[in-house]
Amino acid sequence: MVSPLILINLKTYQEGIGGSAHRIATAAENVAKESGVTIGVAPSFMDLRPLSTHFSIPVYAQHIDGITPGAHTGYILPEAVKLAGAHGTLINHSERRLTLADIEAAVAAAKRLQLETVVCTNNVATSAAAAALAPDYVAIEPPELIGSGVSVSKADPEIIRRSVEAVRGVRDDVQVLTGAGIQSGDCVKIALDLGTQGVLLASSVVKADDPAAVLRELVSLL
Ligand SMILES: O=C[C@H](O)COP(=O)(O)O
Repeated sequence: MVSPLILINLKTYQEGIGGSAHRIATAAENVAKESGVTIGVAPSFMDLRPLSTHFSIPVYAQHIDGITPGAHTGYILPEAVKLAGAHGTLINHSERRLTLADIEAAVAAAKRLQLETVVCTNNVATSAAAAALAPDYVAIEPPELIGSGVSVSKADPEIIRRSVEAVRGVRDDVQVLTGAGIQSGDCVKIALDLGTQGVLLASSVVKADDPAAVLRELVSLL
């Protein structure tokens, strides 16, 4: 059985580079050590290298483009993310949507570099489609609940259950995460009881005065 994953997406909540990412990563590393739960962070690209150097928790990119080195201006090169020390990457987050062809290319590039892949999806059908690309994780997040403070685990457990079923129907080696409004140990426990392997979250930890306290609550029922 794979250990549950709590993946914190720092999005662009931080003002300036370094400070708040370092604060959240410190909290994540401390709570991961205390609890034995795997806690990862997905900072801005500029923070990948400092975090991967200073912390032992897994660090994820928020996006990659399915390109190879060459003439691509303004793209995120998977090789650069790997060199910056990333353990894995989000792909197709709701706030960074891609076409199916782009998702396939990004997953292929990540696999080539042995970057763990977390493909985000917005409904049951896209979860099944994403699973067919054989990422490590599919992360189902109803867009209307993202950043809402209303937990997907409580407001829409059915989408989690049906996504797990849809992914399992395509491949049994793809793990499922869920996210949107996750804020308590209860939310995490419900998500795991519905067959997921963990949660993808942002605001409850990133906007907290005491991120370590929120993380301790999140892992409290595991
Ligand atoms: O990547 C994280 C998700 O979009 C969830 O964000 P949230 O926890 O602020 O709802």
